[in-house]
Amino acid sequence: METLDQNLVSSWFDVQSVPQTFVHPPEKRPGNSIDVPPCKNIPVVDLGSRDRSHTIQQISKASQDFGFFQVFNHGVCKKLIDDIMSISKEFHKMPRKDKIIEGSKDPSGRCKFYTSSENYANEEVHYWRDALTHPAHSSENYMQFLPQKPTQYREVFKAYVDEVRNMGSMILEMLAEGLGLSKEFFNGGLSENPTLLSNHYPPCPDPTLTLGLTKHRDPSLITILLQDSEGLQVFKDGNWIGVEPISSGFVVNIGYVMQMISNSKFKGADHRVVTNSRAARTTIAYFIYPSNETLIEPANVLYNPPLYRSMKFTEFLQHFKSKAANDEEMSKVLSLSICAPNLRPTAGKWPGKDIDVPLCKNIPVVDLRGPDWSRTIEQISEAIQEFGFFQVINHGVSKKLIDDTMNVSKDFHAMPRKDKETESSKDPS
Ligand SMILES: O=C(O)CCC(=O)C(=O)O
Ligand SMILES: [Fe+2]
Repeated sequence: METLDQNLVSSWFDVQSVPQTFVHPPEKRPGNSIDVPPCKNIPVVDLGSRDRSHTIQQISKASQDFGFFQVFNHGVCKKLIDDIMSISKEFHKMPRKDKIIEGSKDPSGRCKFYTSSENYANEEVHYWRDALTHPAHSSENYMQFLPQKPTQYREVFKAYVDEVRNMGSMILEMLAEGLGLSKEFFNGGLSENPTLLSNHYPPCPDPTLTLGLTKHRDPSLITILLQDSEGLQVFKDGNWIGVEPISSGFVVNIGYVMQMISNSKFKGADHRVVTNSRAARTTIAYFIYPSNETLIEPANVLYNPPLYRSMKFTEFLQHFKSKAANDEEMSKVLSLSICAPNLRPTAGKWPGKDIDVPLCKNIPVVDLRGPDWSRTIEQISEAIQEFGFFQVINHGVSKKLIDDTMNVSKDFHAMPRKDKETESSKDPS
């Protein structure tokens, strides 16, 4: 059996041609779109601006239109950005045995070094990348499970995530405000599980055939990405557009979880990574994830009507793992399954809280065999004028027949679906 050691792209990338197992089918490979022009329209936002409400407007609009924006003046110091980038590059340059040892100290497997994707064994085609991932908590307890080589790794990581966490909170506060939610809305469970991912994409002999990462939408609340060079592309209005690196800036993108909570006001953006033949590319992603038990659902004020059903983050992840490759399938399982989409009332027609209105005691109940016939007629006439509705008792339909009819109807609806279909299609007309 092949080992991780042999499979790492960084161990053998120096080949003349792309191995077959990395060649994507024509409809998925990037072809000439490896060189799409970088998009000048993806908003670049000054997070340090004094005009906070303008900043909120900018990032909200970007989250609606693109699901992507870039930030500068974000509070993470330049030295830390340079240090985390250098230490990640050093990590990926180490001998493969060291990378494997350093990436497997966590017995729970949450710190992991892998190649292509976490699902290598089941992939039809592999991706041109190696990756190191681990929780982005800087707690002393967890430090022991992180790489000790390069020697500065733990120290740099800790300082970096402490600052990125602050930036993440600031962005989440602004996104919450932009959605009309309280500033603290995303604090706690919804953002409790940040995770770091250091991606390394070695140079590739033919970037038109392969991908660093396939088209996907992140399963996060938001993702904050540091990139050292071009390669990230966003799918917008049917075209791939490049996200140009800005010096000491971060790319922020909206993930599925934010899309669900914002009831699709903010859209997760599909993106992918292309490779290049010139130089290795390194990126460091900081994913803000909820804790497993946290409930994900459209926030109340945005119910209009709710497009997604509630689910725990663990359930969401299960769907994501089985359906991630197919956005349409994913949308189906996330959307309100209690109401099939074609049965869901349009805005203004859904009952909301009105499912529990008090029963009306005023709709007249008329005794059809009452002692005073003309009074009965009066009652019915009044009911028709006032309500257009009335109920009748003492009507001459026997109790037994009523019960029997109700019971056979219930029995019919309780039958297996196939039987109901067969039984209700005997009339050729
Ligand atoms: O490396 C990049 O540019 C993007 C990485 C990414 O999309 C991911 O890890 O989810
Ligand atoms: Fe991503």
